Amino acid sequence: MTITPAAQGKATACLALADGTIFYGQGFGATGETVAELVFNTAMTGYQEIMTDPSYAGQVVTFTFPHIGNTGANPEDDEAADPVAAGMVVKWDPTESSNWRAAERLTDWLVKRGRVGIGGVDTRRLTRAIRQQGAPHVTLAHDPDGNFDVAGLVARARAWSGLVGLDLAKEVTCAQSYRWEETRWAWPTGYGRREGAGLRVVAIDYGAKRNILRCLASAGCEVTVLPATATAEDILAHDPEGVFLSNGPGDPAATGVYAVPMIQGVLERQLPVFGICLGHQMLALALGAKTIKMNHGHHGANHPVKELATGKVEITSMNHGFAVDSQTLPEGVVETHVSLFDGSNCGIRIADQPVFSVQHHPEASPGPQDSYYLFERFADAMRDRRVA
Ligand SMILES: NC(=O)CC[C@H](N)C(=O)O
Repeated sequence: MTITPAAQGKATACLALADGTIFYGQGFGATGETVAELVFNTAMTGYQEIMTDPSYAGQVVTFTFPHIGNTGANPEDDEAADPVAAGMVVKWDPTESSNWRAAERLTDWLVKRGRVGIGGVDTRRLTRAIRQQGAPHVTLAHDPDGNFDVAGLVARARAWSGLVGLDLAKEVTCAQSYRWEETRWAWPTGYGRREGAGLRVVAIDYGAKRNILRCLASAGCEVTVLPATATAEDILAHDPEGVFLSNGPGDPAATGVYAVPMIQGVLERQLPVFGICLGHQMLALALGAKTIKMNHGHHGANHPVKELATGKVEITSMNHGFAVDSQTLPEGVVETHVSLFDGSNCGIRIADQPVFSVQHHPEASPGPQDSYYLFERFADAMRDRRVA
């Protein structure tokens, strides 16, 4: 079923921006209201992975792809136990699912997980507004009776202090350590588990996507996951051959308060370190660089990134609203990757050590698989140390 934008009188959902702009539409998913930052994601597939990516905590996602819901939802594609994105904004009402993997309708899946959605929104107009003004604070409300106190919705969006300064990693991290065993169900040609004993890796969970852990396991790692607040001593007690720093939500500077001393402690041991997204930002902060809030961030599955050493361009999956300021990289830290959209930093490494990180998502989920080589690079760095 397709729907047209709802007039105020018929609306069952309302999206109120802090600047007073109001979008009416049809509500779906859970009823209620949520206050969050609004971002747009341009991926054409993978809405379930996007909604369950813990890095979206505190954010409502506008999907620029208009047909959302047609593949339903299934138990395998969750990137975390629950959706962590606060809500979704789509152009059309979610369609009936039509896919052999669908176990339930997206709408029912959202109801069970307590997430609100609004359909019938002019997402092109909304996306243009986000690009121009930056990611706004919004209140998204779903009420089947259509009773909206619009002034109240706007006031609550305005009153919200936003993501800057918020440490959300501690909200979405695991409660205790665990072993991760599952591998990827498919691995791009030319990659795969190598022979020999597994590489002992400690992965710090700032809100880790499951497919990252699968990729590490598929590259030959025996992964022990530790909570975000683990100290260097906690990590070293596992006698790791390498340390992985995961993606995660919120302001890197806020999470850095406890992550930076831990990483500095790990770096003293000269262990291979690999970070993705928030993990990249944590490593940069630990090395003395600074992070900045972007205007509207990068959220999609078609972002070109150049590896400076080779000149090769990777098409990547992205989801970040903060970035490492490459002007602040200290001596001895090399910029390895840049975004070809806006030149922002997408990767660093320590010049003479196997310590590196990237802003984009080599595990994709959803997105292209061009950057998987980074998992192999991390595994190779650990294997090289065994041989040396
Ligand atoms: N995907 C991530 O790890 C996001 C990192 C950070 N929260 C940002 O928005 O930039």
